Amino acid sequence: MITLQFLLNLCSYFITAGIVIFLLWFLYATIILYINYKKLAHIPGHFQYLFAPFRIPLLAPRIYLGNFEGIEKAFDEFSDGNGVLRMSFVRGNTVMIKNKQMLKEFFVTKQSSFEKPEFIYSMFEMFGQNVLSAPDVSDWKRHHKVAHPAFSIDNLQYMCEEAVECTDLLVDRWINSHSGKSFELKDDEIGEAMSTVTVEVLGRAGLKVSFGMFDREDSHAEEFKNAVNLLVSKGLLVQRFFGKNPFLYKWSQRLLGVDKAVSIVNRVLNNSIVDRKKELESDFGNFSKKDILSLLVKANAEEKTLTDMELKSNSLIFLLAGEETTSSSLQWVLYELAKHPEYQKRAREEINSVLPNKAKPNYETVQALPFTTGVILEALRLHPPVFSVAKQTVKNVKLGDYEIPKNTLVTVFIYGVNRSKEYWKDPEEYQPDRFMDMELRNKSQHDFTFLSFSMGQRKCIGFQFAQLEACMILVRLLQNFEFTLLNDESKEKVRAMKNVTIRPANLKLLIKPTK
Ligand code: HEM
Repeated sequence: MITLQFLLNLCSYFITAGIVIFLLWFLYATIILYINYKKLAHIPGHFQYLFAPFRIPLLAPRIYLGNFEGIEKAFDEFSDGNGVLRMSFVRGNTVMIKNKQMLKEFFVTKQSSFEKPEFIYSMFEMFGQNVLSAPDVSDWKRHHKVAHPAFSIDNLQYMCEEAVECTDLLVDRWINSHSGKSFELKDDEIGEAMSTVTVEVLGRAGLKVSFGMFDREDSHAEEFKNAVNLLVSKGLLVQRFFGKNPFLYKWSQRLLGVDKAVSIVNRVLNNSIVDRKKELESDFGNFSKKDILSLLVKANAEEKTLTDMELKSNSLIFLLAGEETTSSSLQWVLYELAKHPEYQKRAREEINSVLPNKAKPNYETVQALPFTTGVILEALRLHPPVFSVAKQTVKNVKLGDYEIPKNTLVTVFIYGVNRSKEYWKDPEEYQPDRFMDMELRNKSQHDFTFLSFSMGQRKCIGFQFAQLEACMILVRLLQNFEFTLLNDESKEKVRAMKNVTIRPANLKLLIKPTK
């Protein structure tokens, strides 16, 4: 018979075994951390045992660093003020940089010493290699050669028209469903609205497919949007953590519904590629479609630089890389404009003077909207949707004054650079006027102080696409609505929440139609 004494003994065995296992792990982790630290002891920094999900007083930052804000604090606390921070983990070292000279070497003069690490970027390879994931220059050049023409002026002009049309569908939806009266939107609803527009724009300007995102009856559209969102939220993680293990990969995909999402997206992309190829064969000379996929298929037709699978992988990556990022940026723009009504008024006045009576904007109009463009750039500076980019050293390299050995992860801390006191006056403040200074605006594109789209050869291929798209959508929204912040930020602060990108959480807006 099981006695109480027996149960107590069993418990104490388990507790003792747990303590012994923990101590052994702790010893192992300490030795490994020390070995890692010794490799880079010449770089100021700190060490961290674990990635705990929340801050534990005293133990943080040894077992918790937090996200970008925690990294910023670690820079203040552990670096020597030179914009370089070593972080030693059990799995290896990461060198975080935000020093201008080092950034220049990383992105330009010593870029051949770095490659994109497979363990991070393989998560973007659901259908194989693409321009984002290609690790080295030779692979990347192959993808880039085909992808680059897809972001030509032709495509950008076409995209601007589509972005205006898609936003008008959102405007109609908002006006009709609230009978032309003011209404409130919060958090997920704002994210949902922005991602509906950006997916539809990418569908049309990217694949020449209307997903019918604004057609409530169209279940295929909803299905496709949900599939893309699932790939972003769960598919990338499954790919990253289980991609190399066929058994776990298959079961985790099944468990989280990722397999279904992949097959829906696969079907849409396959059909689009077949359609574009047929059109190209029947009408090569007059191939007039200006969407990204048509231009990809065309660029690939002569030399067959990419396989069909790689064409598909690139099309998917444009959807994944372009949707969340632009949608998050727009949410931040709306937040900042609602928080600063004076800037919202100025942007609307500028828009109304260039485009009276709610005339539609286009590719050319943007030049005449410097303040509105500044509003977007300043939101991108303060709230970069991608807060860091990482590469691995493929040989020993010297960055600034520091020797960095082969196989070290070097991470550019975009968030910290964009908010650096050294490069920006009042860096924590939202001041769109700073981008009215054309010299500063142009300089920031090259001088490693504004890194929201990264820099160098691997800079975001869609950076113009994204800025123009955001501008078209914002112009249409400001022509039709006024946005007021409903959060009392002393009690319910709008927080930066990290998912794949950083977006505002807890945001509440009052949206009032303009006359
Ligand atoms: C506000 C919107 C956007 C932001 C903030 C943004 C940011 C970035 C960043 C930081 C990178 C570098 C990533 C890395 O090296 O790991 C990147 C790369 C990339 N982005 Fe964007 N992006 C945006 C919109 C777009 C759009 C609209 C597209 C396409 C339609 C796009 C396609 C890509 C691609 C293909 C790459 C890889 C480029 C290469 O490695 O050559 N992005 N983006």
